[in-house]
Amino acid sequence: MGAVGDELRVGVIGVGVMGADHADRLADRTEGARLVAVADPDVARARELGDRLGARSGADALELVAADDVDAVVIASPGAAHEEQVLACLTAGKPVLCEKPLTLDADSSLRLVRAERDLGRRLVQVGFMRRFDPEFASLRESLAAGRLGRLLLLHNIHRNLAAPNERFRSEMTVLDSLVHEVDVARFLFGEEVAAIQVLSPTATSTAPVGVVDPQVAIFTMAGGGVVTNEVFINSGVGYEVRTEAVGETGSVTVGTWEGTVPRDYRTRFAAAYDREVQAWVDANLRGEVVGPSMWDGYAASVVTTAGVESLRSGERVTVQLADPPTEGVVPQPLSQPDPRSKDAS
Ligand SMILES: NC(=O)c1ccc[n+]([C@@H]2O[C@H](COP(=O)([O-])OP(=O)(O)OC[C@H]3O[C@@H](n4cnc5c(N)ncnc54)[C@H](O)[C@@H]3O)[C@@H](O)[C@H]2O)c1
Ligand SMILES: O[C@H]1[C@H](O)[C@@H](O)[C@H](O)[C@@H](O)[C@H]1O
Repeated sequence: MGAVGDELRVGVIGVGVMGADHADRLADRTEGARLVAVADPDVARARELGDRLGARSGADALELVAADDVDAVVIASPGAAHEEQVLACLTAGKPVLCEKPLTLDADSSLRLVRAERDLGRRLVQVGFMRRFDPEFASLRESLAAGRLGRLLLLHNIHRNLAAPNERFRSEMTVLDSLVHEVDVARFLFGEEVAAIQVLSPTATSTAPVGVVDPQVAIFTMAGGGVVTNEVFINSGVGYEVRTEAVGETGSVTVGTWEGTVPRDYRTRFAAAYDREVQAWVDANLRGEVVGPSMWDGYAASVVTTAGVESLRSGERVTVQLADPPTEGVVPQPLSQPDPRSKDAS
C-alpha cells in the first residue's frame, strides 16, 4: 500500500549502473528511506550489492514486488522489462519510481496509463530526473515567470562518452537517450510535441558500422515552437548535456560545465537524482505521488516511437496521442501571455 509514517521500505529492481546508484542513494543519503531488498537476474551482482548495503537479494523481480516488507519499488531494469514490473506494482498497490523510458514503445506505455487510470489513483513517478536538476528547475521557473518572454526555441545537446553496450543501436539513441530531450521540451514549453523529424548526419567512424551517430532531431511543439536536438553517443569526450532556451526577450543556457567534462550521468546529474529520489520518498510518506507522471512517460514514448519511424524514413512524422490526458497530471502550461493575442496586457 505504500507506507504513511516515518520510514519507507524500498526494494530496487535491476542493479546495473543506475539501479546500484539508486540503491546506494537510498541506503546512504535519502531521509526516511530504508533499502530492504534488491533483485536482479544477475544474482552475483545482486548479492554483492545487497551484502554491501545490508539488504536481502534475489533474482526474481516479481517476488520483490509481492514481499510484505517492501512498501515501494524503484525499477531500474532495462526498458523492455518495465511494463510487466510496473503492472505488478499497480496490482500490488505499491508506489513505483520507474526509470525512464517508461517503456520502449507507445502501445505498452498506453496500456500502463490505462491500468493506472483504472486503479483510480496515481502510483507511478517516471525517472525524468532533469526536472529535479537545480538549473533546469530554475529555467522552468524563469520561463513561467515570463522572464525570457514567450519561449520560441530550445537547442539541446546530449553527448555520451561511448555506447553503454553493443546492443545500443541507432533506435536506442531515440528511445533511451533522446527521450530525455522530449521530456525537457514538454516540461519547458508546457505543451505536447506535435511532430518529430530525425536526421542522420555523417556517422562518426568510432560508431559501429551501420549505427547512425550522431543524430539530430527536430521537434515542432503544439504551439509552433521548435526544438533542435543533437544526440551523440560515441562522442569520445564525456557526458555533456546543455540546453539553450531562446525567448522573445532573452536567452539562457543551462549545463555549461567549467573544467572537466564528467564521464557519465551519475556525476553530471548527482544532485538531480538525489532530489528526485528524496521527493519520491517524501511524497510517499505523505501518501502522495509527485513528479513526472505515467502520462508524461506515455507522451514521451509516443514521440520516441514516432522518432524511430522518422529515423528509418527520414520523413517528418506527426505525433498522435491516443487518449485525452489524465486530469491533473499533465505538465502545467506556462502561464505567459501571448503578446499577439488581443487579451494580452
Ligand atoms: N535517468 C537517467 O539518467 C538514467 C541513466 C542511465 C540509465 N537509466 C535507465 O535505467 C535503466 C537501467 O539502465 P542501466 O544503464 O542501469 O542498465 P544496466 O545494463 O547497467 O543495468 C541493467 C540491470 O538490469 C538487470 N536486468 C536485466 N533484465 C532484468 C529484468 N527483467 N528484471 C530485473 N533486472 C533485469 C541486468 O542484469 C542489469 O544488472 C534503463 O531504463 C535506463 O534507461 C536512466
Ligand atoms: O544509457 C544511457 C542512459 O539511458 C541515460 O539516461 C542517457 O542520458 C544516455 O544518453 C544513455 O546512453
